[in-house]
Formats: sequence, C-alpha cells, structure tokens
Amino acid sequence: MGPRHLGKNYGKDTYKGQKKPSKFPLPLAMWDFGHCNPNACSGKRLERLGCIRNLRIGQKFKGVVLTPNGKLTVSPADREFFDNGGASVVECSWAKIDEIPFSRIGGRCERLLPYLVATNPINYGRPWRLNCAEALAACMYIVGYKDEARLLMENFKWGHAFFDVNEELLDIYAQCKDADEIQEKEKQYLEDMEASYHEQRNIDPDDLWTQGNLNHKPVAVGKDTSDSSSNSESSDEANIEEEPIPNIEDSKHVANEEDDDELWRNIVRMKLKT
Ligand SMILES: C[S@@+](CC[C@H](N)C(=O)[O-])C[C@H]1O[C@@H](n2cnc3c(N)ncnc32)[C@H](O)[C@@H]1O
Repeated sequence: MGPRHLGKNYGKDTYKGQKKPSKFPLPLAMWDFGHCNPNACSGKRLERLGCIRNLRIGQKFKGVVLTPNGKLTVSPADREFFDNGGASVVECSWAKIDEIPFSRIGGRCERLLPYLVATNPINYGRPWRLNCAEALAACMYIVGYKDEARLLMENFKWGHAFFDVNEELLDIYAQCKDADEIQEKEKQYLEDMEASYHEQRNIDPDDLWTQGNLNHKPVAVGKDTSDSSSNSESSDEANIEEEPIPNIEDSKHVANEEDDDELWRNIVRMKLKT
C-alpha cells in the first residue's frame, strides 16, 4: 500500500501540533538504551530511515507506550491516545529488561500487546517477544491504522511474514471494543490452541514430532544483500541496508528447540491462568 492512500497528514512535519518524523505518516518514538547491535536492531533501522524519533530518559510520552511494564492490553479503545501522540517503544535488549528505569520513561497509556508471534529473524516463532517494528505495527493495526502498519513493515525484508502469521489474530483484536474483550478473545484462542496441541499429540504423536518445532519453520526471506559497508550511518536512504538475517540454527539467541517448546508452553499456561 503506497503513501497516496495515507491521507492528508502524510509528509507533514507535525501531527496534532507534535513534531513527527517526516518519512512516516504517523508519529512514532522510542527510548533507545543502546543495548542492541545497530545492524540487527529494528528501532535503529526505523531511525535511520527517518520513521521514528528518539525520546530522552526522563521524558514522558502522551501517546500509546508499548512496554512489557504495561498492565492493560492495547485495544481499539486506545485510539484517542494514539491520535493524540502516536506510539512509542522501549528499544533495549530482552536480556537486559530488568535494567530499564521504567519510572523515568513511559506515560499515561502504557500497554501490553496481546498474544502475537514474532516473525523477525532473531526471535522468529516466539510469542509476545516482538521487536520494536513488529510492536508498533501491531499497535497501529489494532487501533485501526492497518495500511500504516503494513507500510511500516515494508521497511523489512521479512516484514510481510508478520502479517502472514498474525493477520487472523490482528483482525480479531482490531474488531474488539476494549482491553477486556481482547483478553477474552486471546484466552479463547490460546485455549483452542492448547486443546488442538493435546489432540494432535493423542491422535498421532509420531507425525507431530517428526515435523520438528512448527514455531521455528524458517520464514521465507529474500537473499541477504547486506555487507560490511552497511555499518555506516548514511543519510542516503538508498544506502541503508537492512539488518543481516542471522542463521536461525546457529543463533545464540535461540535456545534449542526443546527449551523453546517448553518456554512456549509455560507462557501459554501462565496466560491461561490470568
Ligand atoms: C525489548 S525491545 C527489543 C528490540 C529489538 N532489539 C529490535 O530489534 O527491535 C522490543 C520493544 O518492543 C515493545 N514490545 C515488544 N513486545 C511487546 C509486548 N508483547 N507488549 C508490549 N510491548 C512490546 C516494547 O517496547 C519492547 O521494549
């Protein structure tokens, strides 16, 4: 979907009186704790492309703040907050999340995302652990900015996979009225998934286990064209290479498949209890 579909605000420097990055039609922001490799970091890539602006530590954000520290789930009821300020993320490493001074960042509308599956090369197949671009796209989609969500993900070779995998759920969430309804639908979805998981194990366990970890079926991504020269922070958009796509099998970020299966099941069990 091209920018022509995106309405009269596209390309303007301000949105509701607030400065916004000029290369994206909606205001996006991040607190960047600099934990990540700039070439593998979706937030940094969006910054290089001019799609997201940086926030200072100590600065609060008036739109939707996507954070693991949130208590409520983001829902279409947050549209007003979004329209007032856009959406923000906390760019940091999942491994160092305990080091984040959450009291010095955030805002009035801190939100969790409901169950969705990451399709980025680092955490492919993991539920809830989205990267910054996926988190922002999911939020936009849920509050009603579907075209903009897709536009954001066009900046990543693997971006289409996020919608291939999550579109059904995103559409369910986007039709909900509020956070309670989203949590209800999410719970139902997870229960159905847990039930079909047990059903499949009972009916034909051999078949299931010979297929390996279905969560980690590699995503169809284009050939990695990045090279070492892409380390430079060039202002020329044509020179901005996408992050290298790690070999999922070799990545130290991905535990072995059994651990991952167990992690996934624990998360689902934990969610079903709430
Ligand atoms: C921990 S950082 C990891 C960023 C990663 N290095 C990248 O390349 O984008 C991801 C951020 O996205 C947002 N996020 C991801 N998953 C989320 C979820 N389930 N609920 C709320 N926010 C989430 C949070 O702001 C979180 O800090």
